[in-house]
Amino acid sequence: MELNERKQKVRSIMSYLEKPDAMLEVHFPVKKDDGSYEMIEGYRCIHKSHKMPAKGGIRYGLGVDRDEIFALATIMTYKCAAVGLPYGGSKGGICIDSKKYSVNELERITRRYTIELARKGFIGPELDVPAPDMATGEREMSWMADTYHKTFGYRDLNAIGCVTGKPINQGGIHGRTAATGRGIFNCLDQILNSEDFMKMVGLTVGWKGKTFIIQGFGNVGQHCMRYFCRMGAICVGVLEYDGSVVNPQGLNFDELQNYKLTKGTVNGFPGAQAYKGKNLLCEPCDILIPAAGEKLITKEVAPDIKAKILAEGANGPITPAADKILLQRNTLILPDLFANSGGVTVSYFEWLKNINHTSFGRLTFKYEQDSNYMLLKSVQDSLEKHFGQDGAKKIPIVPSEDFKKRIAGASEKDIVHSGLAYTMERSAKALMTTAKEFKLGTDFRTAAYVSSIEKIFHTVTEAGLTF
Ligand SMILES: NC(=O)C1=CN([C@@H]2O[C@H](COP(=O)(O)OP(=O)(O)OC[C@H]3O[C@@H](n4cnc5c(N)ncnc54)[C@H](OP(=O)(O)O)[C@@H]3O)[C@@H](O)[C@H]2O)C=CC1
Ligand SMILES: O=C(O)CCC(=O)C(=O)O
Repeated sequence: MELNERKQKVRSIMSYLEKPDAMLEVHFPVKKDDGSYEMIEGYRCIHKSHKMPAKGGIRYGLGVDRDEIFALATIMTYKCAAVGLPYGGSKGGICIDSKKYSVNELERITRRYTIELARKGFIGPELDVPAPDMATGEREMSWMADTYHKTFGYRDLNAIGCVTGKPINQGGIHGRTAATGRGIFNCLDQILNSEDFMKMVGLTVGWKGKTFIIQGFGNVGQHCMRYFCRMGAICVGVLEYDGSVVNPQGLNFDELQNYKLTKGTVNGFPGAQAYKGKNLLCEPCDILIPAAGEKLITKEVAPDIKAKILAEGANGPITPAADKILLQRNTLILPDLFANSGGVTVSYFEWLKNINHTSFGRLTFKYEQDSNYMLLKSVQDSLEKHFGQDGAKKIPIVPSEDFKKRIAGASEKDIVHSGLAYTMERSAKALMTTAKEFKLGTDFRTAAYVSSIEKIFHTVTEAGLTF
């Protein structure tokens, strides 16, 4: 292809990526528990459907509007490409403060929103597949799956795959709830063990003794903390919407999680001190994890951030101006489209499970277990043949502790964890290679976009952009 022709093609595909494929705005009434009615505003954006279905979460929050949902759907397109998932990108949301509604009201809102999506072709296992995001979880996904299944999807064998992040009993998969945090751990693990990149930011290799601060102690923040602490890292501070806690010796994960679960806040946690400083984001630590909302790291705070590594648990937590400042200061930022892709990766596994109509490992579990015992017996028999029964007893065949754990074959959880680790490790390695190839230094955001756009470019070029 000639240079001019190539330039023209790149320009067309870039302008194709700029606009959403489809944007839905709905308004519907909901009956409140006191008998009054309230109009509810909801959105769903399919940014790109170059691969089908489109995939992306549903959030509830007062910040939800057309622009926010469009921006988040765009990130989903690049995120799915970054980790090689065969999906387009989408996102949805309802503009409510979920804490102000009863469970019954939330159920009515969620079910009606699902009907609106279905009526307009914005939900379905082959079209567009929502999942949890801020202020939504298994409960909401269960209501959505049930509503779709019992109405529009009642003749569709795959209907249950219309959303992911469902409870296990409703077709969910082991490991989805923790997947985003676990994925952040998997990708950081690769980066922290890269001598080249650690040298670039002036840190030692490995987890042990690394300090970290988390913003947002919800689904993503909590699971990050759990996995990081398990590796010997020390959580010195947690920032929440309504207050922050610190402990230079390290916060205890189980105690903090239990406290938040029972009290609904981290304030007053006995294993920590209340933070009294100016901004906990700017306190000394090695790793900072924004896991709350968008645009919370601004150009005002960026110059004072001391962390050497920032992993975006949240989508879009750093404003472009802050991003520039942090890059100039050589901070290594693991961008959302890569760092928090563990959630959608395990959603993909759940969707595969749903359309396969069986759980991972079910067909092979017993076969694997029997084969492993047969292998041990065969070694024992060979020894007996060679040394005789008494001689063989001197070399008993005893499985190691690690092998013992695996002897019974891989459970669904094992398969999910290993599939997630493989996906994150592969993507991290590709990203480090791209960053080196294009001499991007610590600019992993550009590296991630380069890698995603290349993939989308090839798909769209091969398929053809128009009819
Ligand atoms: N869940 C998932 O699988 C995925 C989530 N993400 C992204 O991760 C981020 C967090 O999502 P998730 O953990 O699911 O959401 P949750 O609703 O479970 O948690 C968000 C947490 O952040 C707190 N919070 C909100 N605003 C602020 C603030 N300004 N400062 C400090 N804390 C704040 C909330 O407190 P409070 O409850 O008091 O409001 C809550 O504890 C979002 O950007 C989301 O898009 C990305 C990929 C997948
Ligand atoms: O699990 C999914 O499908 C999407 C999760 C999500 O919304 C996200 O990664 O931002």
